[in-house]
Amino acid sequence: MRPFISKTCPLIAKFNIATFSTLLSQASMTSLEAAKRLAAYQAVDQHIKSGYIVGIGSGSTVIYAVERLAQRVATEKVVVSCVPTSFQARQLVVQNQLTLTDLDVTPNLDVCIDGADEVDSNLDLIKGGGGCLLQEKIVASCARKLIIIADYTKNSSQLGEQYKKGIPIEVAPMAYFPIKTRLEAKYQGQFMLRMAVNKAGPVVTDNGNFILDWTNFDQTLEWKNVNQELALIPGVVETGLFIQMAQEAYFGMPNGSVKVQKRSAANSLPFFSSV
Ligand SMILES: O=C[C@H](O)[C@H](O)[C@H](O)COP(=O)(O)O
Repeated sequence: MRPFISKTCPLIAKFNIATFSTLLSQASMTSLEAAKRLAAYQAVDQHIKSGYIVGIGSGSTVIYAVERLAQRVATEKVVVSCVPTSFQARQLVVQNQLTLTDLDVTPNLDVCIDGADEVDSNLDLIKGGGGCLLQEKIVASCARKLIIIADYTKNSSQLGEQYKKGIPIEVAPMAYFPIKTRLEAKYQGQFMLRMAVNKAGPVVTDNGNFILDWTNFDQTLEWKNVNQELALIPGVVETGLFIQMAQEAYFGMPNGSVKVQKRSAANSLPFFSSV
């Protein structure tokens, strides 16, 4: 198909070429990527205002949130400063020429926008599929609001229903084996040391730690208690269980709509408390 190009009106020509390339890029996107982008764009439009300090989460969905934020900075002259949650997030902020800050300079964030591996009906989350859980949880705990962006495959009624890669637990390297042994004696399931791809040995996080992925767990566990139990084990640095932290989740749906799930105020932990 040849795009219509007007010789008499350069504006029409420009519009048609721009519209055509947008349509082309949307058509070539998978429905999953389109769903991530829908959710990210809507969340950024609804939750980020000029003057905000914004936590930038990690993962593939957050790429679209940063893309939208950069568009708003360019077109609406929105002024924001961004606190990244990983090396990847920092790169995204820098590459999109957004203002970079950190928790030393700006410890109180207005909002944190992040992805998730699974979201249950209480808005409790599994995070850390990309290994970035520790800094994500720290940054989210400094924000007034944690807003989750995801595609429709992340929307579950209970944790473990759809996401089968397990609950990540970040551990100090010297402690991984005793922790694994102890947890396998206590809980149903396996605690697998996450191995690197294209590198011999385990995945090493941005913080120099290892990750145990807890698979085949009992989905009916009381996650708030489990999270507290895990956090008390010497050598456990952080878990990928984000309990009572997220206020809203935006799910991009296959039909092009966005489903918004909200937490009631009664079911929220106080600011700066994540366990
Ligand atoms: O460690 C990774 C983070 O917790 C991500 O936010 C999570 O894995 C979701 O990533 P994605 O948006 O790529 O599904």
